Amino acid sequence: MTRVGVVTFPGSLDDGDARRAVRLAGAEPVALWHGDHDLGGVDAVVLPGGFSYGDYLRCGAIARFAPIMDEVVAAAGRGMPVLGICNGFQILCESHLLPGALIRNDHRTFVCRDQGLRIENVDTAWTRDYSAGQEIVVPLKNGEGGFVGAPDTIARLEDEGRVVARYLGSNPNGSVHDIAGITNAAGNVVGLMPHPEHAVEDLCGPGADGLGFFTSALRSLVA
Ligand SMILES: NC(=O)CC[C@H](N)C(=O)O
Repeated sequence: MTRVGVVTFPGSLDDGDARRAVRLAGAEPVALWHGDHDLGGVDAVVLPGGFSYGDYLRCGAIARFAPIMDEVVAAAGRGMPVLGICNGFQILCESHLLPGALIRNDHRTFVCRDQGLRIENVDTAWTRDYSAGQEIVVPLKNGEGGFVGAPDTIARLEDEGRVVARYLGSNPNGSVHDIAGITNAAGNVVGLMPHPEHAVEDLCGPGADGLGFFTSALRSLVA
């Protein structure tokens, strides 16, 4: 069975839901700890949401130096699928696995709401099970969710089709070009500000629109 590691940092909040999403997608969730020096032989890694190290300095700025991140960076370089959700996205940017940065929401308050997204790139390890242009709704909850980058960085992301998802409706945090998620050039590393792991069952929340991220990874590993 495919094994997907979910890293817990001090202050992680959504690691339990991420493991649950992995299980509902049909894989075996493996709990990994920030101080681990190996990935335990997993096939893919999720960096979950939360408040790693209390969001001190900047969100993700300290987690980036956790021992396990050396292993995550090395595995991502070998093509392992890595998904960073919200605080995980912040950690991926701080680790330079993804370009740009997440800064304080433009309205300066924490936002928590169900959020419409358009999936723009279905050629990544985490979005294969969606169709291009598909609109989904998943929860969004962050204080530092504004995606920014140097003009040439943003232009390169757009030119190379590396924007994975965009916000629909009013922009919730000031992200440039309504960017909600991006991928690296190889398509194995994806960062997403909204939370698909909270939308994996029809009985809860806005529905099961988020499950596709987790089933996509399984298909990528089998393909
Ligand atoms: N839900 C989250 O992962 C929040 C991330 C981070 N703590 C922020 O407020 O932006």
